[in-house]
Amino acid sequence: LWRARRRRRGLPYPPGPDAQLILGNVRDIPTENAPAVYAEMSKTYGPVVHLRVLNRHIVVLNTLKAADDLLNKRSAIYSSRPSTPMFDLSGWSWSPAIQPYGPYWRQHRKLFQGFFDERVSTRYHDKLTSTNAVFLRSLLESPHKFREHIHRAAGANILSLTYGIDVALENDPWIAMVDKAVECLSKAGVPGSYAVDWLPWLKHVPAWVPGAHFKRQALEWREHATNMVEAPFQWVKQQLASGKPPPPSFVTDMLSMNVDAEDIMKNTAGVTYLGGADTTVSTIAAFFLAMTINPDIQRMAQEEIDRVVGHDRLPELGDRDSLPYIEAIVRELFRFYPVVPLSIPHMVTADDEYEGMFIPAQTTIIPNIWAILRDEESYPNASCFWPERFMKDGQLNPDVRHPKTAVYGYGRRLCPGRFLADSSVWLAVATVLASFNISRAKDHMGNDIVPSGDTNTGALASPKPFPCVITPRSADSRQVILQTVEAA
Ligand code: HEM
Repeated sequence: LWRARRRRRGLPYPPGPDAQLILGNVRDIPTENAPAVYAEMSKTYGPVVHLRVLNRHIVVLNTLKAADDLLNKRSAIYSSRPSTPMFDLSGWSWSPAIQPYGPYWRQHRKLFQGFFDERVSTRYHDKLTSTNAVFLRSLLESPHKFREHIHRAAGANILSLTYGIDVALENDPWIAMVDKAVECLSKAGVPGSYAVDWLPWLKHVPAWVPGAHFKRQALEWREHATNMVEAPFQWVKQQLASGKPPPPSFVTDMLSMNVDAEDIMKNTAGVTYLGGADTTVSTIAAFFLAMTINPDIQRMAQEEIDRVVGHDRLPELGDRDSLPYIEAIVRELFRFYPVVPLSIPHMVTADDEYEGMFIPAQTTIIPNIWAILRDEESYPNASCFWPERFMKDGQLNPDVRHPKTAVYGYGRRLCPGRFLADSSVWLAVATVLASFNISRAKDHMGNDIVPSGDTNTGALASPKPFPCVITPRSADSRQVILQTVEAA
């Protein structure tokens, strides 16, 4: 206590709910709807809210200013990740997304950026375009399975770009394997559900000890985490060794660069599916939801596409600047449905002072992306899905804050897959609007079923299942899709 007081130099922690002596704020940590609960707390305590669980400090940043001041401007000390013993026990310590900040993590980051950076992102646009054409054809064939098709398209892009793996249209074994691993990861990552995350010494308890169920569970999950990072990487190596070189990919690029640490190449490749698949899927699913709820927005978007692109071809990534209303829809999607609403937590590595408040080293820092993107000052009427907020006189309004200032996180951990994500989402949005009408399903009385618009409230926010009807806009639309698939 004496040492802790001396470190604080009389400064208070940021304000927050009263803590119990030993347990701290265990009861205040929300398990449901956490972003909205933290936003509500900030109305009482201010933008920077402090909580404590046992001896772990947590600080939630609810405004862009606080997130920018700390995570961007002081990124030298705000770029690590809190330790997550249950992830480590379950075999995920290979993932660069949870590695502590330092030279080892930096080597992964550099490799990742070399392939997915904005300057080089155009080289995979052809792949995105051909996968997207297949996605549209699947929507023609079985529109009711639209979520499966979105999922397959995101997986196909990532596995192809990363490993050169060509996935099957249905029941692909690679996708099944990585999905199984991601499912285990999401179970291991439910906040607060494993005591070992708060009491890390529990990880030393042997698996046979009664009550150490978490350890036996983690051992079971480990196999899937290892498969995910090993199997596709070894497949590329085997293909190369057998003289049947696989299509060029991130992994073949890395192997040709003679990076001398195989683990770094493997981990960097492995994290692409982890970071990129479900995030992109949830955003595109949110687009279908938004269009089902807002038919007028859909109509205006289709008018823009018809006017600028016409009916003889699909919109392409090169048309992006000429379609401002589509751009506004994409921005509103990212603002309204941030799929990682509390980001991935950061950790500060040195004691810090912010606006007269003390933030101790090892504090977990949670940027509340959802709250930042619902800020009424930047986005009046923020709880309405309204793409027009980004427009002025028929063009994009540069004065309205772009959601990319929050949705991809902050500082040195800023999402490195954001260019791929942005292009994939834009392409799906523009081409689906050009080709299909998304409308409301009817109940047995013939009335419209208006989806509630709810999303799951876990670490990854994806729309809850909802019904909609997807039909081609015309016989020409069908023809254009089939021609594009053929040409791809
Ligand atoms: C809608 C799409 C996406 C959203 C909203 C999103 C959002 C985020 C956020 C909020 C973070 C945490 C950043 C931070 O800690 O400050 C993150 C990290 C990350 N994302 Fe994304 N992401 C998306 C797509 C992708 C894609 C397509 C990839 C891969 C190709 C990817 C790879 C990663 C990786 C590797 C990290 C960890 C970065 C690190 O710890 O250094 N993401 N993403």
